[in-house]
Amino acid sequence: MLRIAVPNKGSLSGPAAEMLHEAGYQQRRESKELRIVDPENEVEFFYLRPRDIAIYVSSGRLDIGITGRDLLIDSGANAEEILPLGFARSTFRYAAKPGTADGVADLAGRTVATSYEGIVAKHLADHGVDASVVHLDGAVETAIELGVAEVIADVVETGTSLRNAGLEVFGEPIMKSEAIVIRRTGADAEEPKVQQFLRRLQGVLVARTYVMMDYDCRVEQLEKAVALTPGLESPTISPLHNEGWVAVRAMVPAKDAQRIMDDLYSIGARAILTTAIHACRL
Ligand SMILES: Nc1ncnc2c1ncn2[C@@H]1O[C@H](COP(=O)(O)OP(=O)(O)OP(=O)(O)O)[C@@H](O)[C@H]1O
Ligand SMILES: O=P(O)(O)OC[C@H]1O[C@H](OP(=O)(O)OP(=O)(O)O)[C@H](O)[C@@H]1O
Ligand SMILES: [Mg+2]
Repeated sequence: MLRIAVPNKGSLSGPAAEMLHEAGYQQRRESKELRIVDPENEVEFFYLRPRDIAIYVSSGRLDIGITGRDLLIDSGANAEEILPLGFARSTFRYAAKPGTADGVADLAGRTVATSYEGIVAKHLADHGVDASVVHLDGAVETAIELGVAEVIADVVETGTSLRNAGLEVFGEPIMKSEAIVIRRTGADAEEPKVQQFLRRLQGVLVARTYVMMDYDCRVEQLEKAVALTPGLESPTISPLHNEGWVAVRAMVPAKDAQRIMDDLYSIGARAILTTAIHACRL
């Protein structure tokens, strides 16, 4: 039975459960459940604090986990990223009252408040900057107003929390994060159950980012049309009853679908349809 750690709270928990559900796995029915077994898929899910997941996975007691890239790096645990999942995207940045600092070099001798001490201490050390780091559990933006620190380092998504606190980011982003799948560093990469789990999640990612496109076009335009819709391997071309015409079928990135439909139309393609992909294995 594959043992998988899933975030039980916070920004990662809802989207992680949704993705697992879309991948065909049973998920807990109420938020107090700590573990569930999905016998049909031979998987056991453990609902854990996002911050603790890398530690459990690095111990080898759980096979894989879903967490944030920033949480993995902050933990310093002996675990590695094996698949990015595309949700809970954020950047990790320094921020302060406008005019306080322009870059990491200005932090020497100052105090930085953060919930991610591991990331900040390493970033300061990598830049040879000697600053103090104060650990806070959350609502870090308030630390400056209350005089606990002059600078914060925190997760930024829309920037609303910083604006509300009258703060501005400065310097280069410290890192970019998103939800990821992790396993113990050096664990068997070929383990079939792990591979099957990853294929299912990849199927969800593809189904979310691609659509299927079908259209008819004249044989003379086929090369141009195929250049617009190269598909993943290569498009399927089928003959039509009308000689001189073919039907083409290919997967295209959902975000480009409208532009591709316009371009196909302008080279003479007709009956252009897109349909959603619900699941797939590549
Ligand atoms: N506003 C946000 N947008 C996107 N990702 C976020 C946001 N806030 C936190 N994260 C991501 O969520 C993970 C942290 O999860 P965690 O549950 O510890 O904190 P949280 O989502 O802020 O929840 P809470 O503070 O309510 O406990 C990190 O990977 C972080 O990058
Ligand atoms: O850029 P934004 O869209 O505002 O998002 C970023 C904020 O979201 C998270 O806070 P959360 O609400 O989880 O509170 P916390 O600081 O107590 O963790 C994070 O810690 C930032 O404060
Ligand atoms: Mg938070």
